[in-house]
Amino acid sequence: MAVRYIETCRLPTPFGVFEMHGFEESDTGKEHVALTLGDLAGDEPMLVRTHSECLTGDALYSMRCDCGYQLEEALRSIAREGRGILMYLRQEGRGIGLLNKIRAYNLQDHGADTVEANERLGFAADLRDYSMCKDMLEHLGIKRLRLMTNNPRKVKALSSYGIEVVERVELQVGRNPHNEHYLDTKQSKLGHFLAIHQDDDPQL
Ligand SMILES: Nc1nc2c(ncn2[C@@H]2O[C@H](COP(=O)(O)OP(=O)(O)OP(=O)(O)O)[C@@H](O)[C@H]2O)c(=O)[nH]1
Ligand SMILES: [Zn+2]
Repeated sequence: MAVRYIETCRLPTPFGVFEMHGFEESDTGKEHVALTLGDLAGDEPMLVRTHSECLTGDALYSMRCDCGYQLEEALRSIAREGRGILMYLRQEGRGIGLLNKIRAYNLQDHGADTVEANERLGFAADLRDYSMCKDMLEHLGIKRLRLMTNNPRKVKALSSYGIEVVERVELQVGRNPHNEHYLDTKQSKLGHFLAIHQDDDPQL
């Protein structure tokens, strides 16, 4: 998805004072942001998080998933290094949107897992496309990075756009009784690098 840069502002947070860069998808008008911290110039690859929107987890403290915990940990890690980028991508519900995610959660309340629920609603398990990251990173002048994720699809997608992912940095936080089954399903059905296989995972 091609995006164009719109504007930048300061964004003070409890973790540090970031700059927020706004982008707009040319075809859909969908809005994405990149939060940056520190000096982006230089060859040393910096920490980058590509975070998909999760209103329930990121803003409403939901414990059904790990999103809110990951968002906080990613910002904290970037602040600790004094340098890095968090791209907040408006792909709610792995691309199905908020209301369909509520439908999917309802099916999960009645026994489906996260993948089955999507499929019962007529969606693929994961509809996300990461091509907006290419333009966003290009705008910021980033060609090499260390990607904070447990999701192999994100690594593959960025690599396919010619971005060099020199390291995958795991981001395992927030496991709790309400999201255990969800995380286990991400591992078994979506191929995420998570707890059980952690030790024999190459870190790319
Ligand atoms: N359809 C659907 N989407 C969900 C469900 N739970 C969480 N999500 C969405 O899944 C996405 C999770 O995005 P990310 O935090 O980028 O996580 P990820 O792709 O699992 O990979 P990581 O980088 O390892 O976190 C968000 O868009 C959430 O809204 C669910 O049960 N069903
Ligand atoms: Zn979530």
